[in-house]
Amino acid sequence: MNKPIIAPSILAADFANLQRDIDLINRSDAGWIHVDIMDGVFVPNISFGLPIVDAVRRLAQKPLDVHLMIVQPERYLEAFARAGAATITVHYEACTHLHRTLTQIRELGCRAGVALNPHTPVPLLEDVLEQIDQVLLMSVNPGFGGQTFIEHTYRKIARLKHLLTTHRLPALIEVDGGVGPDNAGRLLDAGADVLVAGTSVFKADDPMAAIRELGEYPKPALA
Ligand SMILES: O=C(CO)[C@H](O)[C@H](O)COP(=O)(O)O
Repeated sequence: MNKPIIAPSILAADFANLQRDIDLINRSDAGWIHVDIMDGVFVPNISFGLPIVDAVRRLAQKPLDVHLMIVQPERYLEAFARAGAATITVHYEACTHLHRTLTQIRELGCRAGVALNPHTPVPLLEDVLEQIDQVLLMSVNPGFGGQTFIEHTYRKIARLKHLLTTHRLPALIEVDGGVGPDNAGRLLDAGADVLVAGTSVFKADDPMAAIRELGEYPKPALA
């Protein structure tokens, strides 16, 4: 059985105690630290920028999974790579030249991710799947933590899993938004490999236990 990768989203952390919350993730079963960058244009919210990513990198003992919810992300790839991103995920909806952008991310030594908004169909990725290390399926409309999970995400995971299996490609499937103990098992059964969780971790009475429990759902080993 493969264990899923749990990626706590620091969007829901206490920014007045960021060092404490990063340290908590360091000591937990989390595989990655999910870092949400919002520009107030692509999404109707602003989170934080490069200096915070650089600070998180200096505190973190786990890879930074950077999710760019920004327009023209290609302008900032080098800066986020330098700030310590292990993965850079850009939005399909924000990229005019997605193939080029993904190639640039890999050339910078990072894993290349593509995020799809809830309304964006999975098959649109078919011609760039070989350039992708992970696909992030948004299971809420991006911009805010604490939203309600959108149910049709299960179908999108299954569709993506089928596409990847058909093409024999190893990209990971990541799900982000409204993820918690009530849906983690079903998401993993559907084919998810990485679970991003903000509210269900940081608003839990015991965030360490919340991370551990999300990661305890067994899923079938890859064929
Ligand atoms: O990308 C995001 C919002 O756009 C967040 O990562 C996502 O919403 C996770 O937060 P929560 O678990 O609270 O839903």
